Amino acid sequence: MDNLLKQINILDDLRQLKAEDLPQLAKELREFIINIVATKEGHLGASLGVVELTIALHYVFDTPKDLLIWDVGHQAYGHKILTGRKNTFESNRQLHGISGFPKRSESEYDTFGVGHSSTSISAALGMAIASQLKGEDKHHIAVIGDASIASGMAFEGLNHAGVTDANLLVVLNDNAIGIDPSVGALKQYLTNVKKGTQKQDNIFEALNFNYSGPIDGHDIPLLISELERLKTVKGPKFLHVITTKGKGLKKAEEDQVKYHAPGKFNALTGELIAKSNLSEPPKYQDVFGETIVELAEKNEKIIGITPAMPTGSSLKYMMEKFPSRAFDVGIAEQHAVTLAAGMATQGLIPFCNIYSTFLQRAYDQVIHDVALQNLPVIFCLDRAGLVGEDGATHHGVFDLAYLNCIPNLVVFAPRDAVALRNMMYTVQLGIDFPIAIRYPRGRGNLINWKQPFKAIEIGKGECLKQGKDVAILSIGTMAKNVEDAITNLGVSHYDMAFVKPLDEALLHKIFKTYQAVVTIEDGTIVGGFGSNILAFANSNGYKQHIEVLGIADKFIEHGSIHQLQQLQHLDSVSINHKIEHLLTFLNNS
Ligand SMILES: Cc1ncc(C[n+]2csc(CCOP(=O)(O)OP(=O)(O)O)c2C)c(N)n1
Ligand SMILES: CC(=O)[C@@H](O)[C@H](O)COP(=O)(O)O
Ligand SMILES: [Mg+2]
Repeated sequence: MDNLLKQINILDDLRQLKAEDLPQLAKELREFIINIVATKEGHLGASLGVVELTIALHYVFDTPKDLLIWDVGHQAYGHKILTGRKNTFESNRQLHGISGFPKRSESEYDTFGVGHSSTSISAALGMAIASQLKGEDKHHIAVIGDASIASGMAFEGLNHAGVTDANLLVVLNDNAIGIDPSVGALKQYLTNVKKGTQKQDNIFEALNFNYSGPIDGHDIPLLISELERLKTVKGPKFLHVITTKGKGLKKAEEDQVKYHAPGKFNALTGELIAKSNLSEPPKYQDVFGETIVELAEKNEKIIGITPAMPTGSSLKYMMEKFPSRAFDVGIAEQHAVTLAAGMATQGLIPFCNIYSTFLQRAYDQVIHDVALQNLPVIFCLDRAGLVGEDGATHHGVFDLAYLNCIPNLVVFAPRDAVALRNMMYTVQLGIDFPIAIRYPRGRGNLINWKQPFKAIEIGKGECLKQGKDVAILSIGTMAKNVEDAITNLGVSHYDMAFVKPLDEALLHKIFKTYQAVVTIEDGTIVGGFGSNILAFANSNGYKQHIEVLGIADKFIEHGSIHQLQQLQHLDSVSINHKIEHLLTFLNNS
């Protein structure tokens, strides 16, 4: 048989194929994804699991006229390849390459930009209502995973859709796992449905959806006939499909957590290509994960909470050691925050670990449930700053700005792994305010795990290097870039550590000493640390030259963290040039 995938450049080519050829196409598409992700990296298991579903959906529905909306979008590689991006797929997630998620500006087939989960039902319903109002005859299909449908937002969408007559099909891609195994009562319910042992009425029928399934999501003829049938059914419909995450690559099926996004691997065997980790510093997530266990051993009030990221946050170490005190609550950031608030009212010490970007989901809970009541919740915000290849949807660059304006909240960014450990130690000694501790993706510095903890004074900055003329004030791990940038420049460097409260005593000293001040943060310039320093200088009448370095007021695309830092002039070479120019300017003025 000819190579079928080779013949597909536009979707019409797919629709010309005979239905009996589609399993062969599925095989080729799977191999294509495996071969490229093996070397270029990215999300793997989810896309492998929906190869047949992807083909069937595009075969049956008239996309892009009919609107197909992927939830999260990490499973949409097959969709991208079939809809005109086969030849650019090599550039997936790389600087100036295509995005790892559906993106409206990239293709008319990408009907809705995604990356954060559980938005597909609301977005599809919005489109379906718009079609009705415009008198258009279209189908609207949301494809959502079993972990994503358990999120509050997905339920809000179902709740609304069930009282409309919108032409909406929700396809539940049930593989019983998110990044980590799915959790909660809904997971138990779906398992019972699959085993035929559920006693209760069908939840989705109870919400007025026309429910069908569960069906085998790898059986293309079955998928096609069911989708064809559902095309003729009016109103909200629900199709429950069962798939295997990682389907078609044995290793990925066997270790679905690891192969969610495995890094480089051997495309034939699936074997991971081990990175040499000889004396590599630990990842920040592991510094958090190991430290919380260490502290929890001595302090039984400590609780760990993660919304669906036990592996990514490394809270899994605590979940293994203290299962009754560490909770994976599923994709439920809002619930995670308010759960922590409730625990704090009862004297527990909740460490609520959320990726910086996903805390955006729970902004009101941070303000209304935590800060307003001044509850001592400890937010550990992982993946703060630029995260790299996940791109604009995932960069944790807004947190300093969005937390900055919340009363009572202390905002701290450790400059290294030791500072992260020491702050975690400090806060569990007892605080009477909420605190956000934000740290980046990736590795920091080598640490001596036996070094005794040292309490950190809240609101105190520190001079790291004494020089003259210019004071550089950094926040968090930008300290390292500054350190590398200024080795020969003779300027001063301060780790201000706290965005809030500012170390005003230290700032007065600095403004009385130096001709110019430069602030550096890996967060948005608008509303962040630098703007706090500008406001401080203004309200105290300091007239020094101040430069604010940080993330520009635009969405930052995908690329390696280093490439993106270069583009934002936050890498050590750019900082070095900046300070050299500033010194020249000061000397000439
Ligand atoms: C709001 C939000 N929280 C967390 C994540 C991180 N995340 C990405 S994929 C995923 C699991 C999704 O599981 P599921 O919906 O079952 O899809 P599958 O990977 O199984 O295809 C999670 C937790 C996210 N993208 N958005
Ligand atoms: C799609 C998604 O949201 C996650 O898979 C995310 O890519 C995880 O990021 P980390 O790789 O930083 O854990
Ligand atoms: Mg799943």
